[in-house]
Amino acid sequence: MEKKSEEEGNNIKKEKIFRADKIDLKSLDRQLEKHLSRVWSRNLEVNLKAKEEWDIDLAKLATSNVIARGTYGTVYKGTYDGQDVAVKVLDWEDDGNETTAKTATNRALFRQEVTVWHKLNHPDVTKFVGASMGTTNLNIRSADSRGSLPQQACCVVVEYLPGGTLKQHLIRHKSKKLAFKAVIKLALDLARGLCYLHSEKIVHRDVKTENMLLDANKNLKIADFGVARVDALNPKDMTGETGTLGYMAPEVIDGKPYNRRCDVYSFGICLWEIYCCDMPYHDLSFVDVSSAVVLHNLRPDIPRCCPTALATIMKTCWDGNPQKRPEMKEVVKMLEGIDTSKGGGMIPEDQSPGCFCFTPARGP
Ligand SMILES: Nc1ncnc2c1ncn2[C@@H]1O[C@H](COP(=O)(O)OP(=O)(O)OP(=O)(O)O)[C@@H](O)[C@H]1O
Repeated sequence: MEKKSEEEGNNIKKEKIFRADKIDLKSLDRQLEKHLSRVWSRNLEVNLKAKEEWDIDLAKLATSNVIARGTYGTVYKGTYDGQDVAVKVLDWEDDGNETTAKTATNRALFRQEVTVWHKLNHPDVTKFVGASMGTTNLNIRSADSRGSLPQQACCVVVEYLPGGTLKQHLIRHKSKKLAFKAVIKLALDLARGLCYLHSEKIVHRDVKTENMLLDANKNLKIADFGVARVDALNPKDMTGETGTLGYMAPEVIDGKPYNRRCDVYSFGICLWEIYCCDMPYHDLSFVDVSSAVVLHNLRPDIPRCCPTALATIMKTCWDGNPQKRPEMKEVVKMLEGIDTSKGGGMIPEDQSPGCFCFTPARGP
């Protein structure tokens, strides 16, 4: 009897080994993929149905012309409840290659962005009006819209800022330059906006003049929270190349852990740009800039005509050592202490004596 059950046991074992050999891994993979896809879809449905504090009533929103087209979406001008607004519609599915999982990730990141943004309230931060995880009821009347929107498109609605980007403003003043008072005003707006974000434990991570918008009175407002993150308590939790090369702190380029001080570095570059109405490193390649910033401490040349107090702020902000960079609240104080009554702006190119230390055209 015992012998028989031992034999049976051996047969079962053999059978198990035999079956394990025969497992069709490809079919299991397919099943797993199907299952994951079902889970993602279910999550998407839940996402679509869930009402958030920032959920907007799309029936009250009317869009008109396209303001800009980006990689992931289109920005329209519009009105919401009578207020002029900018509507950013994100249509990740456009290239037809996005997987369900990728779309779900994008939607989760979008949710994270608007959740951060809708709580913010500061004169130097673009005012958030609302957002929607769907665009089914969105009425796009613009002649240049691309027709119907993909099912998973999301949209974010913010106050409309008619003054364009800070970068465009600086380009317009490339040859005439900005009055010193205007330089300090813009710098203070940006510094105060960043100081506020940092006080809310938010690191913007993509501080650059293209991401700053101007209102009708040339007041600057921080925009684009696409990559903003809640400041990690442990800097090791925040790594990864984020931002735009010329503005990126060496520790970010180098893939090292970083914190809010990466915004202080980028602010230093913006300050130089505002003062000079020019672009840093425009004659260098991507690779040259990355290695020179990290390895050789490359920074923009500060023109001789730049008042020492302002030059000192630029230099401390873009210090290679994040610990030596000031907090944004200290930067605000330093800027507030600058006397703007005696001029100090850059001397325009067409006036002599000009600043002979800056671009090659004005060089020695
Ligand atoms: N609130 C606004 N008011 C007026 N114009 C805006 C507003 N927001 C954006 N724009 C315009 O739309 C353009 C694109 O804005 P968007 O936020 O999509 O910037 P982006 O840097 O191209 O996007 P991303 O970095 O997320 O790909 C801006 O450069 C600006 O001209």
